[in-house]
Amino acid sequence: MLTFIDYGNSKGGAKGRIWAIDPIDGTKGFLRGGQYAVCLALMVDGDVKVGVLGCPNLPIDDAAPLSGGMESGQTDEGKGCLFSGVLGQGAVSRPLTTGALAASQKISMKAITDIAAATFCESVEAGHSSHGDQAEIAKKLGITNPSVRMDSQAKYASIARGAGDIYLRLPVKATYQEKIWDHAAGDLIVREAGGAVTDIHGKRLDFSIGRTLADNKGVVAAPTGGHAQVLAVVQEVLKIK
Ligand SMILES: Nc1ncnc2c1ncn2[C@@H]1O[C@H](COP(=O)(O)OS(=O)(=O)O)[C@@H](OP(=O)(O)O)[C@H]1O
Ligand SMILES: [Mg+2]
Repeated sequence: MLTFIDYGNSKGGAKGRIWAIDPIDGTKGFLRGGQYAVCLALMVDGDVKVGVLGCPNLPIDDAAPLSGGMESGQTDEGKGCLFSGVLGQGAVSRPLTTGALAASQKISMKAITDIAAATFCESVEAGHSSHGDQAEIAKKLGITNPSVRMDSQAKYASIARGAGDIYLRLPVKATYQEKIWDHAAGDLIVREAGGAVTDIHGKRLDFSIGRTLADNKGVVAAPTGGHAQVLAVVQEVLKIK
């Protein structure tokens, strides 16, 4: 198995079929019994065509309340969800099973009618996304719901199923380049569920450059109808324009 993983030495890029895999995304979440994800994406000529997120600690029910960890007393019953998206064909969720693939159901983001009633998903680690900037953005948008902190691409999956509304990843270090395997599947699943995903400059995430998102900074993921409003406040707080 380890030898097989070591074959994963592609430089990425804009040509050919490339699989991006993150066997355990949100390693710290995995270790602390919170959220983590097994992530897979197929890119063809730099464009993500298929994205899959296995989230063993998310509830099966798309309508279940958003929560960062496993609640005390929670058992394996009722949790474990597999999300997938195919470019142009929408996004679905299905229970994770040990047997045959379970039946899927279509997922979609919640349309934003009142941004002040929205809920943010954010990283647990303040070193991965600035909690201070996030709090200021929430205040300016009039959002009073506490942000739900969870590790891994489970954040993308959660907003895609309408359990949360907005996912921001706000750069802490100017030099950090996001890795394609940390975003490819989630980016497609959110877009196929009716969301818009850009960086803090409003550019689509560009998976065609190599192993990192070298041309992007941060992530702003929100329902299509509310994305421009969220991005404007992100840029105001980060003093981008
Ligand atoms: N400085 C910095 N800035 C941004 N991102 C970073 C940084 N350092 C690491 N990483 C990557 O973050 C991945 C985990 O992302 P999460 O959103 O789960 O972060 S958090 O733990 O919830 O805060 C994590 O993925 P995994 O290693 O698979 O857990 C890292 O690739
Ligand atoms: Mg990762």
